[in-house]
Amino acid sequence: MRLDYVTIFPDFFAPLSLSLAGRAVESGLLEVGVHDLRAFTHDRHRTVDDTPYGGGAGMVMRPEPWGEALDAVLRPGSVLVVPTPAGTPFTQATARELATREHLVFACGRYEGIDQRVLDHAASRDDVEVREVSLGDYVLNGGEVAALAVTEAVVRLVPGFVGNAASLEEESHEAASGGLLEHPVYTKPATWRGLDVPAVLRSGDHGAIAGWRLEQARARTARRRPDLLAPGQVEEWVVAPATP
Ligand SMILES: CN1CCN(Cc2ccc(Cn3ccc4ccc(-c5n[nH]c(N)c5C#N)cc43)cc2)CC1
Repeated sequence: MRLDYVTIFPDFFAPLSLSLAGRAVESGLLEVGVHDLRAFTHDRHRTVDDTPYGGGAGMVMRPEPWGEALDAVLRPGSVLVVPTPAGTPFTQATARELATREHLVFACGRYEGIDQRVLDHAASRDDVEVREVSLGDYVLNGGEVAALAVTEAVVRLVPGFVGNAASLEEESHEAASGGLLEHPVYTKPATWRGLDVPAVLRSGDHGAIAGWRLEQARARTARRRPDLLAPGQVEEWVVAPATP
């Protein structure tokens, strides 16, 4: 898989060489390219923004530099991933879809966003897919943080990337977890600052442990994410004893 990022803040993506993605780059599992949008401007001030047609606050990113940048980076089969507050919610299902693609190009906007014609032009190509995604209902200052989050969610699903693939199965928001949030986890010491690990987890009774974990996952989900459950399930599971 190759990942390309177009941004006015190329240093934002330096951490990619440090994190899990860094090892994947070394192993050849991943190729990464970072492109400074200003390199595709031609005026003395390397201007990337201008005032919005129709008025309104803030500035909009000019189409010309974006057009040249994407012409240079996109290729047949690319998926152009555009983080935006107006995007479709980015979910684990979206991450799984993107993890099957060979080339992701992240268009990291700033200001009030990118001139819509840039996205429309890319979408008019019959060999490129455009995915406008949102991380959630809160406001960021640009697309870079979202691009890093999407990158991590996607790359960890690429076969061979995570050492223990089994650990991916039981995670929250994966089908194998039954759509439940993860249960609480514990490790040594058995007592820490007067707080004990639940005795069942040290019982060696694997059936009881599985039952406890399911009960905890259900209680946690009922309390924190009732939207993931059917109405009847919330009332039934919210009462289960749960860690805070
Ligand atoms: C008057 N109002 C009219 C509506 N605007 C909306 C608006 C427009 C741009 C920006 C800043 N920005 C620029 C590029 C960019 C990409 C992603 C995100 C982003 N934010 N939150 C997510 N989950 C994101 C993701 N993914 C934000 C971005 C912030 C807010 C505000 C002013």
